[in-house]
Amino acid sequence: MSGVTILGAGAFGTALAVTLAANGPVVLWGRDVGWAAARENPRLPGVTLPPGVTVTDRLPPRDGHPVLLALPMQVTGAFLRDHAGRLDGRRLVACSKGVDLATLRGPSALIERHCPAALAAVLTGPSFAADIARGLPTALTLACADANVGAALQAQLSTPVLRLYRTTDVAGAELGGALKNVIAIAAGIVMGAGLGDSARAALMTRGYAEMVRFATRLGARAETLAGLSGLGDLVLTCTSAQSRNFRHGLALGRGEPPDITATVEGLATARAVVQQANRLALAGQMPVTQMVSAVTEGRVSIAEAVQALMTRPLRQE
Ligand SMILES: NC(=O)C1=CN([C@@H]2O[C@H](COP(=O)(O)OP(=O)(O)OC[C@H]3O[C@@H](n4cnc5c(N)ncnc54)[C@H](O)[C@@H]3O)[C@@H](O)[C@H]2O)C=CC1
Ligand SMILES: O=C(CO)COP(=O)(O)O
Repeated sequence: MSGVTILGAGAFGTALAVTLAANGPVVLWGRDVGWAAARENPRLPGVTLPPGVTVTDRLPPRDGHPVLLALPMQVTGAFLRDHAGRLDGRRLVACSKGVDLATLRGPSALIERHCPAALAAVLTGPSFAADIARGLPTALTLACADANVGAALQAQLSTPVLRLYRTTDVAGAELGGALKNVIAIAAGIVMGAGLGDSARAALMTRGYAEMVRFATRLGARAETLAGLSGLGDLVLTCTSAQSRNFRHGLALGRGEPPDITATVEGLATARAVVQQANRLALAGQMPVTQMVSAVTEGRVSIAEAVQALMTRPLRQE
């Protein structure tokens, strides 16, 4: 029985705690866990925490267990910086999906920056917290540059209903999870605006081309983008209203106010990716991402974005 610590008691951290309790004791830390006595997190309604999960608002002391970081992307850098003394030198598994707007880096680079002696890994792929928590079968990617550490984490974090595949391509895995959220907002906009299933398929495919273009420029392997953490998660998030990124786009497309309390990682990530694309001289090659950034920041209307995408010079696929 090997234990894990999960930092971040939102929907995803809580869902991971529920499934990982099958393998051993889980400590779930959150900054606001007033719900702990009820054993049900309002962010994951209808799910009762199993007895093997200890919920706390006191950061657990250092031990040999892996630490899963399940915080929103834009607060992860500050959290790592503030708690480096407790986290450095340990196995840290980033579970957030996004690009940090302050540094234009993904979670593994933030770990490297603030906790240079840590062993960084990434857990990502197609999975809604509610599905994992209900024990529905799910397959994810565990990425770690150190193949031996990755294999050990793969074994420790797989459960009878959570099947992990492993890769050493950390950049590919984390960029797939980050970039698909941007495309999911676009897919939601398309569906909300009534532009049709054909338009969504076109957008997902051309969005995927952008994901591969951007990630490979940053050293990712194209085949990683074709796996669970890229294409798999893109398909899930662009086709399900369970996705907060998709729902955000849906509201925009319908002309309704989006839920501004939800964690919608694609918003900041779109801005960060546009900035990074400019630095990488990829500016003209990320049109969907650029339009998501422009529409969500209110710089162009949906109609203008559609026209801009449809009237680009014709090119080879
Ligand atoms: N919900 C899902 O289905 C999945 C989520 N993820 C990823 O997991 C990450 C977290 O998402 P969720 O848990 O869904 O979000 P959530 O919105 O359910 O929860 C976010 C949690 O972070 C806490 N938090 C915010 N700022 C904080 C800070 N400065 N310090 C400490 N805690 C802070 C909040 O109190 C809240 O409990 C995101 O990057 C998301 O993309 C990944 C896969 C599935
Ligand atoms: O990453 C997810 C599914 O794999 C969750 O999607 P949302 O963050 O859009 O809800």
